[in-house]
Amino acid sequence: MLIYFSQTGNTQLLAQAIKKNVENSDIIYVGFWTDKGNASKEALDYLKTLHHQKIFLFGTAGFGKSDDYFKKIIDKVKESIDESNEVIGSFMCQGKMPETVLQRYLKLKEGNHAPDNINLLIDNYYEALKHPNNDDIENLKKAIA
Ligand SMILES: Cc1cc2nc3c(=O)[nH]c(=O)nc-3n(C[C@H](O)[C@H](O)[C@H](O)COP(=O)(O)O)c2cc1C
Repeated sequence: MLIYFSQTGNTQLLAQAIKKNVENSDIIYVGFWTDKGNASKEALDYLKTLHHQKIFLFGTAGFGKSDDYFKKIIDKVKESIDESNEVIGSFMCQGKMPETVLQRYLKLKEGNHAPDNINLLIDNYYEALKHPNNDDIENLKKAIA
């Protein structure tokens, strides 16, 4: 079974790419977008309803480049999963963010209170625009194979 939560289409893109691969599986593939370092509330609410299931988590996040960061998110999501379930695997990649995020960064940069890492944030915004890409999709397919 495949279920996903996607606000702007990134996670949906991943879900559609693996739809055929996960047909008739007894594993529940749960896709989520990242909100405040965790899965979105809707995804967490759904995960909390699961018991005695095999779960594969896949998600997209605006920030990336670090497996550590992705691991932290997955660990956070797991806190909402009952121990009777088994998380058999997980996958995360970056996902583009709305342009309002860039506008916010640019405003911050112009002002007097710009964070030290503002240029990194802006670079990350442009990097995220390229995701999910074909490599991400291939990597997800490998992760579920
Ligand atoms: C309200 C909001 C909060 C977000 N919080 C985070 C966050 O804490 N960490 C992160 O890496 N990305 C964050 N993002 C970026 C999204 O997780 C990212 O763009 C994701 O790919 C969106 O997936 P979707 O297109 O499936 O909705 C946030 C986006 C929004 C709109």
